[in-house]
Amino acid sequence: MNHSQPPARGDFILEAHGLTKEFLGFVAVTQVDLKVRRGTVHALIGPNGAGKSTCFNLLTKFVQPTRGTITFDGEDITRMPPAQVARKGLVRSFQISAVFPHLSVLENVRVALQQSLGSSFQFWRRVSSLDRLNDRAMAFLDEVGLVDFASLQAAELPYGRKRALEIATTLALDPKLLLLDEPTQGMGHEDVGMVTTLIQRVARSRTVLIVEHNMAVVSKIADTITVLQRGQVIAEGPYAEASRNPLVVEAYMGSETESLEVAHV
Ligand SMILES: Nc1ncnc2c1ncn2[C@@H]1O[C@H](COP(=O)(O)OP(=O)(O)OP(=O)(O)O)[C@@H](O)[C@H]1O
Repeated sequence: MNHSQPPARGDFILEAHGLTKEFLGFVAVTQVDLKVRRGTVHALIGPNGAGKSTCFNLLTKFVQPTRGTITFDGEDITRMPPAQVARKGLVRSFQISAVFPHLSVLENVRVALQQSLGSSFQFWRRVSSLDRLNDRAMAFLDEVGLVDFASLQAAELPYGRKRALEIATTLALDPKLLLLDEPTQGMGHEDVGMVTTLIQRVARSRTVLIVEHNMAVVSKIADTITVLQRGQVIAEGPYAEASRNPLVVEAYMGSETESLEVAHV
């Protein structure tokens, strides 16, 4: 894949209109409109069961919408299979970038790079070309802070660093839009901070759509948030604005109110 010279196709790289998903009569997502602006971090948030995962799966084509349309980089992808949209540059972390536990950290990124180069990899077979491949892989490791871990077996990485490696292998696939599904899930405080910083760094030159429960993380990294409740969009805008929307405050009443307040500090 080579997305180094994408054609300019408007401000929004991803657009969904009237996205609806029904499961056996139960409507999980209703009439969702969403626009992800190029060069921004866009977060999809909402209380438990709001429809975030369903929405994410719809946008990455893992789930087919009952109604609605999805446009990626100017092209209608509504009926396209997930592998095809991934090749077009809409790449979900962990989608086609599985981490191989018995390979080294560097080898894992190299495999992703070779996958991304596809048939053109034949041209990389000469030793000097393999060196260049290693250099490129090291550059991705550098971006996610894993240079010192390059020769370690992936299985031996601490949990938070594994997530960093998953992100590095995804970056090696040269995504036009990087999709992250709860990247800090199950992490302790220290790892959350590390992964937050890492996402901020990779987002400097990329567009990111993220589903994330941790509001402190969202408040730090998101340019725009879309808040879902019962499958519908109840607010959208910059975090500081949308998170203070009375509908959003009400939606988060109870267990998560605290985290929303903490994130305002
Ligand atoms: N395959 C399915 N079949 C039936 N109902 C489903 C299916 N997937 C999701 N749902 C329902 O759709 C609603 C939205 O679920 P979804 O997982 O998208 O929400 P969420 O916001 O990601 O929740 P959480 O924060 O708890 O992960 C829920 O009521 C869920 O039970």
